Amino acid sequence: MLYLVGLGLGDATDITVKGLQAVKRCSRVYLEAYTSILTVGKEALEEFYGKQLILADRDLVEQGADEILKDADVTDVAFLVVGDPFGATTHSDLVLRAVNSGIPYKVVHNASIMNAVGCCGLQVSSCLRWNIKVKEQSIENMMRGKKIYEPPRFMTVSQAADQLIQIIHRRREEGAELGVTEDTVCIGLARLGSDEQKICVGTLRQLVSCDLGGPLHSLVVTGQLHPLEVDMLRINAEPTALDHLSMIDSSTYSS
Ligand SMILES: C[S@@+](CC[C@H](N)C(=O)[O-])C[C@H]1O[C@@H](n2cnc3c(N)ncnc32)[C@H](O)[C@@H]1O
Repeated sequence: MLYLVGLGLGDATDITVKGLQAVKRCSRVYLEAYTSILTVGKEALEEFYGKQLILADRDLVEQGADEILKDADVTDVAFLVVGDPFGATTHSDLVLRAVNSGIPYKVVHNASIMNAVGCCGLQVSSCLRWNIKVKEQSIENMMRGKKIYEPPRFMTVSQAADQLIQIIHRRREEGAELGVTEDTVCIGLARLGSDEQKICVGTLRQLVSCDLGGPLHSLVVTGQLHPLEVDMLRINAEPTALDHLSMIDSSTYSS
C-alpha cells in the first residue's frame, strides 16, 4: 500500500492520528522536500514519528518514482507531504504510477495553505503561492553537467509585492489596467499554522517594505471588501500593520 500522508502546516505534532498510524506501520517513509517545508526539520519529525525518514527531493520524485514504489504492492510505503498531499501541488504522477503498477493507495488529508489562508478573514480567498527554488542548478553548471546546486531560495512577500508593482507599471505603460494597483489592500502571510506565523495587512506598495521573516510566504490580493472582512483584517494585522490598515476607508471597499 502507498500512503500519501499530509503533515499539516505547523510542526511534527500536526500529523493526524490516522496519518501517524500509517507512518508507524510503513517499512519505508519518504518526506517530500521540495514543494513545501515545515518550520521544524527532518530530525524533529523522525523523533516524534519514531521512524527514519528518507528525503525525497525533486530528482527522486520525478525521476526515481520506481524506487519510491518498489515493493509497495507487498509492503507499506508512506510518502509524506507538508500541508495536504493534494493541496496546491498534486502528486498525481505518483498516484498514476502506483495505479498502473497495481499498487493500492490511500490518502490521509491534512490542513493546507489552501484552507488555512481563511484565517486572514476574507470570506472567499485564494492566495498567490510561488515555487520554491530548491536544488536548482545554475545554467552554467547545467550545461557542464555538474550536479552543483544553488542554495535554496524562497520568495518573500516583499519581493512578490515588488514584482507585482513592476508588472502593474509595465501594463499601465502599454495602456492596460490589471484591476490591481499599488493601493490595493493585500495580505502577507508567513509560516501559517506554526507558532511563528505572521500576518501583515497593507497596500501592495506598503508590503514591499514589510519583513515577515523566514519562509514560507504567501500573498493575498483583495477585491471588494465587506465591512466584516475589514474588521477581521484589523484583528489579524500585526501591530505595525494596523497603521496601514487604518488607511483603508472601509466605505470605499464595502459592497
Ligand atoms: C506548492 S505549495 C504546496 C502546498 C502544500 N502542499 C499545502 O497543502 O499547503 C507551496 C507554496 O505555498 C505557500 N505556503 C505553503 N505553506 C505555507 C505556510 N505555512 N505559510 C505561508 N505560505 C505557505 C508558499 O507560497 C509555498 O511556496
